[in-house]
Amino acid sequence: MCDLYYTPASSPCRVVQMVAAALKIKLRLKPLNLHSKEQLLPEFLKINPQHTVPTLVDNNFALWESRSICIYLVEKYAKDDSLYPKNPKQRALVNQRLYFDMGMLTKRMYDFFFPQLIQNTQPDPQKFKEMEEAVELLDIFLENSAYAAGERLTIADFALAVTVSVCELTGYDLNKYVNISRWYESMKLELPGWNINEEGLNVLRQYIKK
Ligand SMILES: N[C@@H](CCC(=O)N[C@@H](CS)C(=O)NCC(=O)O)C(=O)O
Repeated sequence: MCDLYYTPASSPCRVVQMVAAALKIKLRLKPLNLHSKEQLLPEFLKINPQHTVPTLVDNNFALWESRSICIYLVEKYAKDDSLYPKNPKQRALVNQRLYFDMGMLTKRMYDFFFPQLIQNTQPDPQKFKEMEEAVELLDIFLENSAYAAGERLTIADFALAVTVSVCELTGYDLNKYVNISRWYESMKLELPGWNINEEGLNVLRQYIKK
């Protein structure tokens, strides 16, 4: 059984938990309290010097970065390649969406929202524009396909749907994006482990209220 160091409010942790649920992989959950800086304890730094969650440990093999953990789980444990297709073009598209999620959508969303949530600053119009640009791109990606990377459910859907759920939680109006709205509503019904995401969002909601 794999260990997963995690915290419920963390969106990348929930992506890994949901992909594991889809693959019917049992994870031994190891909660880390980031507020009390448990991720900086020497025992954890030995496992992951970058001190981030999620961190997976599979028989002494430690791996972090949620998207690479999802790829590893599919490649090592899935009965087929449907969530991360072996076909080079299909796989390339999944990779592109994952990099877009990490490097652009999630980054710009956090750059806009986090200062407001954590430091109580006023919304920065430039950062809002940059986040909107990323959301608009996702809407374009979804224009002609049922899923985030083509016509089948892949790990890109898990990653992007969790990111979009955090956008929604922070009050961003997604209704004007017809393609995102259509896809996101179907993801809420289709993604295995969506309840895990909802539980985590509830924890995050409590932080936002504070
Ligand atoms: N790109 C990483 C992000 C990981 C990350 O930054 N996790 C945060 C929680 S959401 C964390 O562990 N923060 C504690 C720290 O960096 O010390 C992933 O997708 O796994």
